[in-house]
Amino acid sequence: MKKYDLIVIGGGAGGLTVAAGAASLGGKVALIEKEEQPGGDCLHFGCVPSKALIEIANRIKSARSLEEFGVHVSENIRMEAVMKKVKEAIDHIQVHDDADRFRKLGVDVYIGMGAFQSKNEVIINSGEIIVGKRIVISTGSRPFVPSIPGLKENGFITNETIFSISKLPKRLLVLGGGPIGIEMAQAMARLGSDVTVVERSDGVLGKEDEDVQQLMNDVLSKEMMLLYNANVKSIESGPNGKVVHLTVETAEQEISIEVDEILVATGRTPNTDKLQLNKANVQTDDRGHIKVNVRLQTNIPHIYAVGDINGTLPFTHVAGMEGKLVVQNALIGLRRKIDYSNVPWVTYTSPEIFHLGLTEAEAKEQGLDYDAYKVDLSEVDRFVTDHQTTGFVKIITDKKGHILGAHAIGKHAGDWMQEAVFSKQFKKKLGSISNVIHPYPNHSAAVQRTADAYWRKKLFEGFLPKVMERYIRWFR
Ligand SMILES: Cc1cc2nc3c(=O)[nH]c(=O)nc-3n(C[C@H](O)[C@H](O)[C@H](O)COP(=O)(O)OP(=O)(O)OC[C@H]3O[C@@H](n4cnc5c(N)ncnc54)[C@H](O)[C@@H]3O)c2cc1C
Ligand SMILES: NC(=O)c1ccc[n+]([C@@H]2O[C@H](COP(=O)([O-])OP(=O)(O)OC[C@H]3O[C@@H](n4cnc5c(N)ncnc54)[C@H](O)[C@@H]3O)[C@@H](O)[C@H]2O)c1
Repeated sequence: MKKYDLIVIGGGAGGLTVAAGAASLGGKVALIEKEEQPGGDCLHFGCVPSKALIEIANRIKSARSLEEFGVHVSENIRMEAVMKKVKEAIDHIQVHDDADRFRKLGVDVYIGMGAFQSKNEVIINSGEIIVGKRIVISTGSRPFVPSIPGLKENGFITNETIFSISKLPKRLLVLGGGPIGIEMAQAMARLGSDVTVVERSDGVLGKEDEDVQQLMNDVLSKEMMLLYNANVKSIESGPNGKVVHLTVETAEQEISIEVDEILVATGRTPNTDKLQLNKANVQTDDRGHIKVNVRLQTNIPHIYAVGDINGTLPFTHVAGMEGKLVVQNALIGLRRKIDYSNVPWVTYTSPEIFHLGLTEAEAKEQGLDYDAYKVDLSEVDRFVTDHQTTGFVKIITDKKGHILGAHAIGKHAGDWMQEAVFSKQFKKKLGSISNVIHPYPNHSAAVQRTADAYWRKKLFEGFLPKVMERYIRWFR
């Protein structure tokens, strides 16, 4: 049996970070991946294809908006060409995650399904057994499919199949108004589908600040039908498509919608079921996520879990950050603790949504003494010249000006709000951004404007104005 310092089960964002990091430090590393090629959900069915599709959809929408300048665009979208372009992005990035690249880094790559045989042994495809001093589980998650009568029988798509469709569904029902549902709903609507989003709660993007949710509701409802507090009862086959029967709190009667395709985006389920965790006594929570401590160790100290599988924050950059920490703890023996307090995320709708730290509701719930500063993008010149003034920046600080939360909606907000992450992470006060020189007229001036709002409040409220008034009188 081959012996390793570290065995990694699952070659996605988390697992690849661990494998590359551990091998570059000289560890003897094995990586087990069940698919032909590593890369995981993000590369094959997640971030990469979704962002590529969103970009094409946005370009098509922009092109269609050029009518007023005399530019006319055909209504017919060649979906095969769209998906070919999406695939090009995957193939380009695949090179970086390629099994052979990892072999060159010194990692033994096993293509097959990994499962525990004991606390230190992992069996691949029910055959070869390898031994690891430390083991990292990074097997990710897959779509959660609710058990709705008629759903399976009548067929549906998920993020695992949407990027291989060859025909644009004329009428699409998106089940679930989380980030996956909303990013895809908007992209498909912009490509030309007639989209209905069915969300069981009272709004889309439930993890966002309330102001963000409200504005996104307004933006999205111009492009698609949004049904809230909605509950799909059953699905059946109709003469011209799939008929979805549902109840909506506001309507007294059950309503039925006929569509050509259903995209299920109702959350995720962790890939723990095939791991034979019982053979290593690794514990999971009631949803199947692997329980970890702040050092990302499971209840079995030499077994770690990173990425979607631990259910903390299901993002690629979090899986990467956790992977780096595990390399230090598992291979070098450090005892680093994970800190999620400065993790931002971005929802790639149009306009983009940026999220960092506490929402205003969370600050209230925690009983914090906070201030909120909000600047509308119509006050920022670059958004005016871009004709893209829908959006705002909202920054929540403690009374000393330290950032507790930062939220934005706006064109490319995910890029220009990075300044807020830097400030929060390095404990700079919001006011300090005011003194950073921003080239005119850039988008991140929106953050500077919000910092200016902080100073305005400081200068015009409290004791400072009185002191200044006296000083100026004396100086005269
Ligand atoms: C549509 C969509 C869009 C997204 N967009 C973004 C985004 O824009 N930004 C962002 O930060 N996040 C995004 N995410 C989330 C992101 O994709 C995940 O958080 C990330 O992929 C998690 O990485 P991971 O390493 O935990 O899992 P994965 O990347 O899924 O990797 C797990 C790997 O383990 C393998 N595996 C599973 N079981 C076994 C086994 N028993 N043996 C061997 N191998 C196994 C799988 O084949 C897979 O390769 C998106 C997700 C989706 C679905
Ligand atoms: N841009 C990004 O970073 C990005 C993009 C996509 C996904 N992701 C990650 O993937 C994770 C999963 O995304 P998701 O959108 O699948 O999950 P989610 O859990 O965030 O959202 C699922 C939504 O579906 C609704 N829902 C659940 N069951 C339902 C039902 N039967 N009928 C109607 N609505 C139902 C929920 O109320 C919720 O609003 C996210 O939390 C995020 O971390 C990130």
